[in-house]
Amino acid sequence: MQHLKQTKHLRDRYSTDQDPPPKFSPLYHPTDLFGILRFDHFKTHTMTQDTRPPKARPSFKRKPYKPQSAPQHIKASSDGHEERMHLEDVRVYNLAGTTLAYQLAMAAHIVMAVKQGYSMQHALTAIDMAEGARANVQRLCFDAMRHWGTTQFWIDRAVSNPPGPWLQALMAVSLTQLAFEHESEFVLVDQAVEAATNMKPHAKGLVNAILRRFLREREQWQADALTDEVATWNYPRWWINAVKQHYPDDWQRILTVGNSHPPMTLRVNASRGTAIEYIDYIKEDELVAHTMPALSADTVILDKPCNVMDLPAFADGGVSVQDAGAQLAADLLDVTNGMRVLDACAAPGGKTCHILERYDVDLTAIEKDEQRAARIEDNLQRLNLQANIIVTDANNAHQWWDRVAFDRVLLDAPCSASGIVRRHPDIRWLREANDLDGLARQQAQLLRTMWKTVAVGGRLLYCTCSIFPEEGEQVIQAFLSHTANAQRIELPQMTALMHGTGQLLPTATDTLNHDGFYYAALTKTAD
Ligand SMILES: C[S@@+](CC[C@H](N)C(=O)[O-])C[C@H]1O[C@@H](n2cnc3c(N)ncnc32)[C@H](O)[C@@H]1O
Repeated sequence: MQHLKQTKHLRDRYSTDQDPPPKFSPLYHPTDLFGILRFDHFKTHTMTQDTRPPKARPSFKRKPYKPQSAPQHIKASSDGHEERMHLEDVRVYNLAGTTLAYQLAMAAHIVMAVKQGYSMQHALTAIDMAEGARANVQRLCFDAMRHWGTTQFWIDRAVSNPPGPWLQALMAVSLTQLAFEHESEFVLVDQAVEAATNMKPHAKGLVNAILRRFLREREQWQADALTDEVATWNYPRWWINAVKQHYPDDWQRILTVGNSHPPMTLRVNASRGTAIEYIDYIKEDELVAHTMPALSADTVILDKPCNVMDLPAFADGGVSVQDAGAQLAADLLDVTNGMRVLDACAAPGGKTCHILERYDVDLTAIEKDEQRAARIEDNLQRLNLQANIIVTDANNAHQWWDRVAFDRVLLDAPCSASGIVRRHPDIRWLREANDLDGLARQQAQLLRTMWKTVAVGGRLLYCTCSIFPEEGEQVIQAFLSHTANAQRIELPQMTALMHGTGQLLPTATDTLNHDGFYYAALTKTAD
């Protein structure tokens, strides 16, 4: 009885009954791991007023959604002029959105966009498609990225004249399903040929021939793929070599975790209840979940992922979607109420919101990308949290900083995102080896600038979602070697989790399931 009462009480706290119907933010998409719905009332957070003169702060203004600028590194075709896709113009005509043919055709467009350098998340959001098709198109694309090395190897060998990019993408998406996802062979081949007939009628025979040949020679094709490292591991060669070099004993495990399907990991809003209470609460919805106390007290992992929209208490901000490794930041920053906190690279606001859910602090969130910054605001509004959002390059401290030092600074620096490939399987195909040098320079620059804003005795937490030491330990070692007033703080919470200093490698066991991150905490010993 007591238990029921408690559950009822908790359900009331999580209830959406009296709330207005949730409204999608223009920037939100259910596939966005950090996106949450806008919601109007939750709790009131008392914040210290920002006393800076308004002129000193670049204004923050919401803008309607427009696609990001086109990627920098479009690969040229043989004649040197690959036509860049206009994602807004992509359509699949003459096929119903409910058919697999439509979904394969659409997935091929998205895979082709990734080949041109667009992030898959961006392509999925920017391309207009039949709403009912979206979930399956997304699944087809994610699967294709996880097997891209293998399918490219097969296509290169089987087709003497390289097919155009859309056809190649259609073959890759279809071969992935035939080889790895156990789609009905008859339906798959039929629908792939239908998609080709609709988009590139001259090539329907080729698509039919390649897929049927795979079915006849499957064992041989699979054995052949094992002779090639890229086809076996499904990462670019430079990436495989880098992981081998840095983690000679763990490289196969790391690459395997990166190819696995990630769990649906939640962050329970600490101001609303505990992780245990939430697990109890969702039993009524027949959802089973477990905690992950080694990472964060707020972490809950669902045994089976569900549609984010069906997640109890998601709409009214009782829970958010965030990897367990990312949730460590709020602990490692060592915040207490009343502090002045800076989140220097804040969008989409996952860590900002986690800090504010737990602590009553004066938080400044800086983000240089205006479109991404709008998502911080969306998340804060929905959770009824407050922060001072400044849209600017954090390196321009002379413009945005009022010279009042921060007790805590979180620098979640832009990085290769090599630690989160299981959630974004396109990342490996978008990065190039020499990206790491440029990223390390940006990280060092941001670290130097942010260091100026830390109070004496205060703490800066540096983190990246990378597994490459060039973006983690090497950045910190170089900084410590020429910064006399910086001292490293031990992170006992990390001791059992780390590989080397500060490196959290991606792991997928029952008791530890998280992405790859790097964390280092520094304190300022003198001005
Ligand atoms: C790793 S993401 C931050 C994720 C965020 N902390 C969270 O937990 O949701 C890095 C962010 O830094 C932003 N960024 C990169 N360089 C920046 C700069 N110089 N100044 C401000 N923001 C920057 C990027 O646009 C990106 O949104």
